[in-house]
Amino acid sequence: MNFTRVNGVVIHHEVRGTVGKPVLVFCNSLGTDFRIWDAVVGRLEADYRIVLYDKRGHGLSEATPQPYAMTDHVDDLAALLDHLDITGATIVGLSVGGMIAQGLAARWPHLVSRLVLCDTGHRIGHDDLWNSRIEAVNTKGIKAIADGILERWFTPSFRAPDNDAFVGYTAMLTRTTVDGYAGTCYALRDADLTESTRALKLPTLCIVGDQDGSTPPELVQELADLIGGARFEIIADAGHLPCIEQPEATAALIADFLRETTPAA
Ligand SMILES: O=C(O)CC1=CCC(=O)O1
Repeated sequence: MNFTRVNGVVIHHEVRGTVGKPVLVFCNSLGTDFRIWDAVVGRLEADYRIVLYDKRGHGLSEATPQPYAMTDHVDDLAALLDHLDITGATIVGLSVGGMIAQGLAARWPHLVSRLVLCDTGHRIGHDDLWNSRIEAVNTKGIKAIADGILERWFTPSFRAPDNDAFVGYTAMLTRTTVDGYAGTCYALRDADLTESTRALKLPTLCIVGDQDGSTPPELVQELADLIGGARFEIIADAGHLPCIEQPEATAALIADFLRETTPAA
């Protein structure tokens, strides 16, 4: 467990995997922490160096007061990678984590060699959606809006009350700090990455669960179409978090993409 102050905020992070191998950096979504990647990372750590971190206001990272901007999240990650002396990494980002990945590649291109964009978009939602979520979280708490979020996150069979993992990920969501959650909703409300993402020129894989209720396949296809040469893949029987519902398929798509885009030695 590591805690480091970077860009003015204490960030919880962990480095695992195999020393000397190419670096994969994992970036989590709204209302989650880096444990959502556990089952995917377990399948990749023999061949890669792995960096996991909790974005500000999430997991064990510090919750600075809301609101946040997308550039706050982007610059936190840039400062963490500087601290770890990492450049040219593959960034694997889910949802807002995928927007942070796109922003990092645009703003700090020397830090990023490839992108894996999971269940994300160049713009997610719209002003009214985020404004009403900010208002609800600040006045009633995350528990009050959790059911609707969980319906978009997970397929009906995963949401069975006797599924222990469903109970656990519900706790992860509802224990997110209000500042971290609402602060990141502001960042999502205000971020439209269409033009900066259209200018990206690096190997990119876009992945989405077939039943994603937050960033549906059409949105992720649109994102892939913006980035020249990007690959687009749909994962069956998954909602917004295929890394949890279908870790084997998710890891296999990432591993294939990394093999295909690694230059011959
Ligand atoms: O909460 C949701 O609906 C899903 C989501 C949107 C952005 C993000 O990171 O998660």
